[in-house]
Amino acid sequence: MFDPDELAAIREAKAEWEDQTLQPTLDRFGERREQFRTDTGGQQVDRLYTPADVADLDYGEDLGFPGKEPYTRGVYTTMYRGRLWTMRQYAGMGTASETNERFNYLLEEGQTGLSMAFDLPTQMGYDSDAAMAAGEVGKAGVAIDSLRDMETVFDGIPLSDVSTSMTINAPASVLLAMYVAVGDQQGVPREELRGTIQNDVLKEYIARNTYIYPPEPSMRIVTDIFEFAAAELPKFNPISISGYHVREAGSTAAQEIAFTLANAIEYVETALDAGLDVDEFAPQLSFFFASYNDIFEEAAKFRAARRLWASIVEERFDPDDPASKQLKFHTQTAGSTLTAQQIENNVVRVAYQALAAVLGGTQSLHTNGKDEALSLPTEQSVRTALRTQQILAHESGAADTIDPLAGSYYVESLTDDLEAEAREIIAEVDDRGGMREAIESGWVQRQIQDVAYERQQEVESGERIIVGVNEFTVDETQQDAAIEDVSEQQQQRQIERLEGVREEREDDAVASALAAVRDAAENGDNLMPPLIDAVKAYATTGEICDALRDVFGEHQPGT
Ligand SMILES: CC(C)(COP(=O)(O)OP(=O)(O)OC[C@H]1O[C@@H](n2cnc3c(N)ncnc32)[C@H](O)[C@@H]1OP(=O)(O)O)[C@@H](O)C(=O)NCCC(=O)NCCSC(=O)CCC(=O)O
Repeated sequence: MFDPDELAAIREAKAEWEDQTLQPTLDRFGERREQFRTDTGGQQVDRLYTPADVADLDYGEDLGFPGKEPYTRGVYTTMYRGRLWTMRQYAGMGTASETNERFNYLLEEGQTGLSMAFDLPTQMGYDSDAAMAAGEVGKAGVAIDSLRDMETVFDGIPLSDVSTSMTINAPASVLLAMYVAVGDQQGVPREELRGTIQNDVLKEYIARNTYIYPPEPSMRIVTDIFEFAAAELPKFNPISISGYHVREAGSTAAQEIAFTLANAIEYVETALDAGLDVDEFAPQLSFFFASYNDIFEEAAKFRAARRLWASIVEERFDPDDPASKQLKFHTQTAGSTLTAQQIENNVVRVAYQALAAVLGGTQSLHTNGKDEALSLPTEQSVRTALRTQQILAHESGAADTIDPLAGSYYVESLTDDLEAEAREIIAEVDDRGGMREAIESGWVQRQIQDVAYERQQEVESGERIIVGVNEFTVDETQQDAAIEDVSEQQQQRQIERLEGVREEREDDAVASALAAVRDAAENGDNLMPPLIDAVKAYATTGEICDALRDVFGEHQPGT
């Protein structure tokens, strides 16, 4: 991008500055640290960046224009000048009616998309009255036992008007079937349904652990969903390939990109092996990343991920449709950076992290409530979290020009470094036989654990400062956070509701619908049509997942 003579002059001037100006200053004052690194410790941070650090940057090839390959500057032509990112707060609590209330509250307060959190039993494919569910019903998310609960969650919310994300993985096909069934009831054409299911089982084996079936049938279910979405739900994203949990497990930013894109490669290859065409489903793939405190590293990470995915799809899958190369992503501010100490500080952390996500061109954003490290967020903290996004959108100016950090010598250099490092990690995954092999051998998990361990050591030694935790502490004998929890009575109410559904429905219809699910699982037919029939007969989440457990078995860790 720079004239070679100009670059030579800059290098020379820098050497002179270092010698005549910098050195005497260093002799007198020194610097705060011997070495500076990015937040994850992955990249070295130099004292000063100049055009010489981005001498190899080719504007057309490496940056280009928004809405054009390699999409470094954003996937949409006008980005936030045309439409702001979707403000999508992750929520779900207790019973379906409480979640319905929270959703309505958020929409009234100006949220622009919905995001459903499910309780652990639902995520593991158990009904609320299962022994495994005891004590967990409605905690950290809503319990969805049957279509009846899903109807209640969306009571008075037309699915034609919102897009909904559902953080559900192993039973994703069942919850998607319920969403489609609610849409059918509301008379919304399937091709108008908008939303995303997480459906990213590979990262469950790496980090999040809500898997049910072994990897092979799990991948088959994912592919069935891709195929069904391509045919019937063209505006629905059938997967949210998630780096968030990889990062929260302690990875570096480069590992977050690499393992996420390596998982994505695995999903695409599996779908191609099943006979799908890349352009049929790749434009609807979506991604999900975390945003941490290091604003520049995070913004660079998002830019690098977009550029890398565009080139991976081009090199490996040779699509005709440029949309197959667009990396669209949701961001959540990093839960693990929230501290139980001085919780007000979390509002500030979340604001910086949200800024980084927007500077990096996110399509959708969740900002954490300040009290999420302690409990379910209260209504007041949820509002402040949403207001953080609204202030960013309407007051900060960050949304008014496209990709404002482009051309920063530092950010471009970081973008390059992160992309190069992620590319190397993906090459290593390839050498190990692909992501499924690399996960099954435990290699991926070990790579992440090593980094997480180092970080913990740094916190314990005080080398890494966490404000309010190992520095700038105050005596907080009294915790003044309002804490919300789910009561025994709420859990009991959910179980009674489930019993009511079991009494009202037609048992024969349920039995034959479950038999059809089993048949499709056994003979390889797409699972989605019989799943939709089963949820419409009010077969429960647990019953359907049990039918699939019968056919597919359960994953045993370490096998
Ligand atoms: C693709 C994304 C990332 C975003 O989808 P959205 O619908 O919000 O946005 P979008 O598709 O980018 O944009 C919506 C529509 O506006 C259009 N559009 C956007 N910007 C535009 C512009 N500048 N000009 C013209 N059109 C534009 C798009 O083309 C699209 O229309 P068309 O469709 O007509 O083209 C999706 O997957 C998503 O919302 N994901 C959310 C995932 C999530 O919330 N996960 C929660 C995980 S929580 C979690 O896991 C917590 C931890 C745990 O529990 O473990």
